[in-house]
Amino acid sequence: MVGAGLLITGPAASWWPLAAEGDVNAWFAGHRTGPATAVTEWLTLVASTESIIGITLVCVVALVVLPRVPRWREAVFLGGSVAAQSALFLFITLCVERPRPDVPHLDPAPPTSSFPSGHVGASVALYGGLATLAVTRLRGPWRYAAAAVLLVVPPTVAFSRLYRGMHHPSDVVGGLVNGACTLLVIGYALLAPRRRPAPVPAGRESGPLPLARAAGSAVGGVRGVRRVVVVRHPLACTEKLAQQVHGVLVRHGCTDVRWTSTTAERPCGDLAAYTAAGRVDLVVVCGGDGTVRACADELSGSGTALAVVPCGTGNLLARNLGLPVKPAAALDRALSGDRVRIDVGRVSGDGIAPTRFTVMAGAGFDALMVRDASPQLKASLGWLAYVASAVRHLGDPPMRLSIRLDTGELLSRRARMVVIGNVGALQGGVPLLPDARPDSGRLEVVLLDPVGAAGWLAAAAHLLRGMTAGHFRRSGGRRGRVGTTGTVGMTGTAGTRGTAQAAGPSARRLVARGALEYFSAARVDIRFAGPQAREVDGDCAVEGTRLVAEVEPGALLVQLPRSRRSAATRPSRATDPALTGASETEAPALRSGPYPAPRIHTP
Ligand SMILES: Nc1ncnc2c1ncn2[C@@H]1O[C@H](COP(=O)(O)OP(=O)(O)OP(=O)(O)O)[C@@H](O)[C@H]1O
Repeated sequence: MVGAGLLITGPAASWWPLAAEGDVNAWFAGHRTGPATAVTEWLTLVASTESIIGITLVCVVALVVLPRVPRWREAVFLGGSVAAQSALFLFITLCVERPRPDVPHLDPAPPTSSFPSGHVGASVALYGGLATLAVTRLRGPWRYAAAAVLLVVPPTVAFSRLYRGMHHPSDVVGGLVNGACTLLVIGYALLAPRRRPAPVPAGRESGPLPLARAAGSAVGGVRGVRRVVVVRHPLACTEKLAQQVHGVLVRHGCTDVRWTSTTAERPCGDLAAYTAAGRVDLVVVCGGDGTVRACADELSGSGTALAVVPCGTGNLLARNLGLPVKPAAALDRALSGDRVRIDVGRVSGDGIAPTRFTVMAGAGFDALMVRDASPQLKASLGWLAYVASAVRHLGDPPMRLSIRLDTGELLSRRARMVVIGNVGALQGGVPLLPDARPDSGRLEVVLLDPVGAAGWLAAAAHLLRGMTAGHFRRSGGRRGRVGTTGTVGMTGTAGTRGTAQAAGPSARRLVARGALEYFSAARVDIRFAGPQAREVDGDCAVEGTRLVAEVEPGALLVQLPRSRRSAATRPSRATDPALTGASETEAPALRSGPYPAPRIHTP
């Protein structure tokens, strides 16, 4: 670009068509009209420095902060493209000196060189970036219409800069090239699909699955499993996917397979009837977090394992457990892996009959966003439906609440959102609850109470830092590693429960200028001053004034891909007193149940 600028202002200045550029500017200046001048003033405004910075910030913050929405790659892509384009623009204008066109200017002329056009470059980076995200990250045919509207902006800005006498034609071309090249490079680096490594054959260490193997699974995989029940959410799991699931099951030797479909009233279909009849070895859940939650509620405390085929909108449990994103691949890997025990939360409240959750339960902003997301928009837009819903609640007043952690004192707080989590990562690995892990025997709690724009930005920056660092801070200063397929919040060894307990309920953390406050407890009892929207694993519950959640350590058997470090080769914390510091006589109540004893959870 610098070379092109030096050429345009040097030897090539007298060549056609550069030599005719002055005539083009003079033609525009000679054909100005009142309405056209007003329109071009608006067009210039949409690409002004203030507009570009403001719109970029709003989009980046929305992509990062909104619960269930976050897309850090997309946020970095958009913010990075705009920033990189600006840096390049400034560098080029330092190297190339070109006076503005010799016609009356309708805007104040900044002291930068006329080559290239900053307005045009910035509008390509921002509006072109948004169009890229619309086409590549949204669903439904309308995304092309949205992209087309966004892509109209840069050429119209280019026209307005010519009309207003601010740039030569080659300047606006330079701006277009500058913005487009920046988008291409950053888009390729961040958004282009990466080739995945070939699946590792069963029996080898492959995945980032760090939980200890459960009792009764001395041999990995599901050979020997007799009866499988597949619970299928028909709206989330297409016929084609159902066939793929069937194929994967057959490949893994599961021949006695029964299918049951969910309905709005029966979110796990006929699963209860199958389990009551006995002889169910494995339940395969094809759906989102809501369907998994309903099945987990049914299976918790039993010896029947659950395998997740993530095909909902959020699929947060699958993401947190490090399952592949592709549903059939997730099942394939899981069936080649191990059975592990994970915690579930038991939640209740006024109007919420006791039930279990595997991901998060919450109230306030998060619940309102879930409640008001239109099902039609979810079907066509995916996660963006939550953005539309969230925007409506950004200005809602905060809730007044009191919270009791275990048997601790009652704490009074103000918050826009409270989330109690068994796992902690949102989409894109955003660590909403950085200390949460599904085998900790604890629940983590976060209160969000940002004050003004600075508070929102501080919260966003905090979450972004945690995400880009790729590490989760442990309550005792330990760090967990983010797994290669997105496992978050779990370390390569089993159980940090002792660490969390040592910290105790009083171990609370205030970060991001007080916008985020974290707690940890085995039991959380929250009372709201007035009725609040509540949600459990992404399904909304009736408004109410109470939310009580208690952890059930190791209550759910889950079939997961094999861990990077084979569980068979490492000592189990639960069975090795040297690791647990616990004696067999201190075994948890779950051990007396009719299913295999939890191996990683000790009191
Ligand atoms: N056949 C059906 N028709 C309509 N609603 C259904 C049907 N089956 C289940 N549901 C409802 O769907 C919800 C569960 O959906 P699920 O959470 O699995 O998918 P999702 O909302 O797209 O995904 P996620 O929770 O991962 O964002 C429950 O509220 C359940 O009542």
